[in-house]
Amino acid sequence: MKNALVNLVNISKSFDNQMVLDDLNLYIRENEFLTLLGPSGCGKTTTLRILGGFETPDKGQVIFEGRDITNLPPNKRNLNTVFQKYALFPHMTIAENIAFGLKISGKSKSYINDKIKYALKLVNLDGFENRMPDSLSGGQQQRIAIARAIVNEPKLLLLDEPLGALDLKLRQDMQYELIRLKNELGITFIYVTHDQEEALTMSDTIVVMNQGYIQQIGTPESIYNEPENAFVADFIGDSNIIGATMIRDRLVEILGARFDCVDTGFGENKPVDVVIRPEDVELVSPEEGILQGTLIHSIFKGVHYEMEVMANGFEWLVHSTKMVPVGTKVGIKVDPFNIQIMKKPESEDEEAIGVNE
Ligand SMILES: Nc1ncnc2c1ncn2[C@@H]1O[C@H](COP(=O)(O)OP(=O)(O)OP(=O)(O)O)[C@@H](O)[C@H]1O
Repeated sequence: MKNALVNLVNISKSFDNQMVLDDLNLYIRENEFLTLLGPSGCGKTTTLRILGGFETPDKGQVIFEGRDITNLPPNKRNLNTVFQKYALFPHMTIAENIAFGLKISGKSKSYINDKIKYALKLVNLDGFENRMPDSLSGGQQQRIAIARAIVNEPKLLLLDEPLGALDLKLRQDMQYELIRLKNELGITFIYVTHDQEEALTMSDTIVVMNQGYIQQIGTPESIYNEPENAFVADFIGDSNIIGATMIRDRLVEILGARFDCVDTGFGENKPVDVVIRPEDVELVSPEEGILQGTLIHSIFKGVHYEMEVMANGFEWLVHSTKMVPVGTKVGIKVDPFNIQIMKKPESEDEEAIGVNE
């Protein structure tokens, strides 16, 4: 694949006869921030560990800059890994922690000192050289772990839920720092998380995984706005996922009412699933609505109200900046561009398999 820094080719991996990854293919471009996103147990960490050399696949190859590195140990790969737990050496100072890998590779003292200064500056912790790890906050320790990884100038940085142990505010600050670092350093980041908001914030490319299969690969915008199946739609953000019938091109029947849409090519009178994001549901007067319903629940969330509207037997999730009292009769309208049509999976198996390209 052109411009690919890493290719995972037909990777399969089982543990105790349980298939964890099944014929996974993925390419990662140079200077890309790629996130593996999915629920617990879907195989994200196993994929990362295979990339890092901590796990060997049963089948398939890891190609790095055109070279097969499937059987190379981690320290022979031009990459570094940062795990969720900070894993700093507790008896070493911050400077010694950062210097560890460089000392092993025999770098000179002045080179190492320069690198320590440079790395501490990059992670906004100038002057921390002589501190001990246990005198640092969780967020600071994780920054040191990142500093320790980047002084080795890897081509690829693997990050396994590195912000998972931090509280929300710190996590958000660190997300911006990681994006800045990636842009400054020009290295490729592969990031594992089960937090969809984190993935949407940070990534150039998101790989949504479920049960060992890739469900969809795309930019945050395309994954959010054009989910390819109900799993992706449900996993990424809140959504209304409703069984519907495609009457013909650009016309879909949802809960007995006909909505204009923009999708074509699903055939006539075919069962489909539609996804409508809560912020795309317009509440209007009952006469103006395509569907009529009653507001049954509303809570204020700061920027918007999170509401539920019961209409034709379905509880619609609605985000609106307008206050509407509970019990109000409302109409529902949706802009045709905001109705996303998805092919209905024919079986449970197909639902799990998705688009592993
Ligand atoms: N060394 C191992 N031995 C046995 N089973 C394993 C091993 N490593 C992973 N597994 C199993 O493989 C499956 C996938 O695990 P993996 O850690 O890749 O998932 P994950 O998507 O990263 O989940 P999480 O977000 O919880 O870390 C899980 O069912 C896990 O129990």
